[in-house]
Amino acid sequence: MFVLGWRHILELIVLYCFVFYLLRFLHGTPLVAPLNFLSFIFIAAGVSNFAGLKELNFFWKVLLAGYVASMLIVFQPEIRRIYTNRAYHRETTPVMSGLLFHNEELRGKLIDDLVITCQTLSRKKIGALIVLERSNSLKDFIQTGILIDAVFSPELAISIFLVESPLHDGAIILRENRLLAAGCILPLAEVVEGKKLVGTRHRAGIGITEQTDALAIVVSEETGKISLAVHGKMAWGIETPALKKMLKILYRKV
Ligand SMILES: Nc1ncnc2c1ncn2[C@@H]1O[C@H](COP(=O)(O)OP(=O)(O)OP(=O)(O)O)[C@@H](O)[C@H]1O
Repeated sequence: MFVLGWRHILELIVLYCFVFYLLRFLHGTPLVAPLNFLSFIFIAAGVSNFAGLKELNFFWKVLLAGYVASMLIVFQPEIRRIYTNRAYHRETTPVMSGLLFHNEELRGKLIDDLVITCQTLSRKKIGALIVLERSNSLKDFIQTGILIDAVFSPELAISIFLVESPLHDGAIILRENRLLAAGCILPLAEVVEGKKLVGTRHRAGIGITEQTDALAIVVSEETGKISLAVHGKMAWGIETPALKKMLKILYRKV
């Protein structure tokens, strides 16, 4: 008969702490869901081992090995980023420290300015990609562009996206009402739900929201349509009143 000894208790505590800190470390990354499933296989393997079900235990072990191997292949880019500390940041941004838009007036003004910017860009069919930082730091993406760190204004943003501007390619990144950088390179979404032919500007807009909790506004150069991405999903072709409403709801502390 199986007797629960202090060694088992110690092992369980160590295992619990390991899983707890691993999940906390990976919180906010796409690796959390597969890791939950991995924990399930792990527990199932443990139970069948204790129950002495050798064949079932073998099955779970094979499944576990196969699942880990496929995770390493499928999530290679995410794992590399975590190891090189490139994307899923724990550092405190103004949003995390509760400072983002402690001033409601500032938030309202920025949202109005963003809507004016998009309206103008859309009317003139100037392509644009505007990323709004929330809890996850976008430091590493900011570093791919040219640092600006100026107060956001429609005039500044529009002049950046004019085709003649050397900074018009890539994204601008905002933190609160400051335009931190322009010409930033973002990760591209590989799969876009419900659409086959999606250009790189829109893919980059979706991509950054898959990997972080940022918001991305895209203005299409081809159609002038405005779209808003959050959590890897895109609201396509929205009118400016809808954009304003969505920003009022989404661009706040998360
Ligand atoms: N990885 C990236 N990060 C940021 N911006 C990018 C990235 N890749 C492409 N872009 C931007 O997208 C532009 C090309 O857009 P493209 O026409 O391929 O996309 P689109 O989604 O069809 O947009 P549009 O409707 O405006 O044509 C580039 O000039 C560049 O500014």
